[in-house]
Amino acid sequence: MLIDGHGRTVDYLRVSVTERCNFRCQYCMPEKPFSWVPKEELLTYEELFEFIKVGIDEGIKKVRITGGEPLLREGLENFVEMISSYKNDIDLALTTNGFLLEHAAGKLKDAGLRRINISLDSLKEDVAAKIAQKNVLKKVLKGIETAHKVGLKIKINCVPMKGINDTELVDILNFCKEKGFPIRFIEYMENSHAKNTAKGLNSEEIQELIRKSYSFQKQEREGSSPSQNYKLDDGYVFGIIEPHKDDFCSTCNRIRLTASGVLIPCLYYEDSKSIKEAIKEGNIKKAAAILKEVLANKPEKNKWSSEDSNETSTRAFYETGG
Ligand SMILES: Nc1nc2c(ncn2[C@@H]2O[C@H](COP(=O)(O)OP(=O)(O)OP(=O)(O)O)[C@@H](O)[C@H]2O)c(=O)[nH]1
Ligand SMILES: C[S@@+](CC[C@H](N)C(=O)[O-])C[C@H]1O[C@@H](n2cnc3c(N)ncnc32)[C@H](O)[C@@H]1O
Ligand code: SF4
Ligand code: SF4
Repeated sequence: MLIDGHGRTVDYLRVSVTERCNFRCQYCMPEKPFSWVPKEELLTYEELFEFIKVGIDEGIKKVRITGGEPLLREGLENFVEMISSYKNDIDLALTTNGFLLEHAAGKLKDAGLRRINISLDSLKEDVAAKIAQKNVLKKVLKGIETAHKVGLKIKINCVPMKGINDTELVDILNFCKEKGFPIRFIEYMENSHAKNTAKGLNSEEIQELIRKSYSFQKQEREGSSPSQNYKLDDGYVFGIIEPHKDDFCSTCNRIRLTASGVLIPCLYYEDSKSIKEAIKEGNIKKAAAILKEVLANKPEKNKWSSEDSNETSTRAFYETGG
């Protein structure tokens, strides 16, 4: 079992397979970064898998593949297959913007993927295009539809932004409710890579907008999920991911691995340690020791929740995978 320096059990590994993306979301990567990590510096799928095996052997029960946009990296289904066939009861999931999903969903399902979380920030073509800085909506909706058809379990993520998509939160919730997909609204996490005019809605503001159409009850916090859930009177449950709340991090169970082999203990901070050399040397003991050292030093909580409402992370979401 993996326990961090604050006594929290860590059983969830998020693996980013690329920092590259085909969208330029205002809250994440509004401009193409000055440079990408060169392809030759990335760990191969086989090398990432070597580390995932170390994690699973030490107590990881849930692996999420993310990015950048993970579907941009060729052969993702082979990577999914490696992980799912190593331990078939692993909770294996993917987070994607959905743009390339129509043609990938079937292959991913066949390879052993079970769950998929898809970003959907608007149901209006022009608003979606404004957020992603690309005409994306039709292809994303097609991707969602296909993933549903092939039997992947779907959750939708939406980042409410002031003056951009805040008028359609109930429409997006209704869309998800009709399809039977849980939705989580995510509070925008201020970071220096996002557009500096980007302003998110906080949990109270999101609830206020939904309350205009529905009454709902706050639910007991479930395990280590970052989502605070709310139940509508008809039983449909939606979530809000509230990183600006002080208690958000107390049940943190996760650690992140980037495509270039960097282990990141917390989404907010720059602290990290590379396992690349250990994996390239085939030194599994050393990789396991680095994992434990990183966990021993895992921060207690982020700074978005501090009194100072101007706290901004310098970590790029597209690098850590969110
Ligand atoms: N601050 C913070 N935000 C997180 C953390 N984990 C997830 N989030 C936010 O929630 C978003 C959605 O996460 P997903 O990639 O869908 O994964 P998940 O919420 O763990 O998904 P489930 O396994 O379905 O519960 C992330 O991109 C982040 O914006 C975390 O540890 N800290
Ligand atoms: C970094 S993306 C990677 C996977 C994929 N490209 C996608 O968009 O789903 C993972 C998640 O991070 C969220 N995200 C990115 N930047 C964020 C920010 N500044 N605040 C809150 N969530 C953010 C996105 O909404 C998405 O749900
Ligand atoms: S949120 Fe996802 S889709 Fe949007 S820019 Fe970031 S990585 Fe790309
Ligand atoms: S902000 Fe850091 S400590 Fe808090 S839940 Fe996320 S990764 Fe864990």
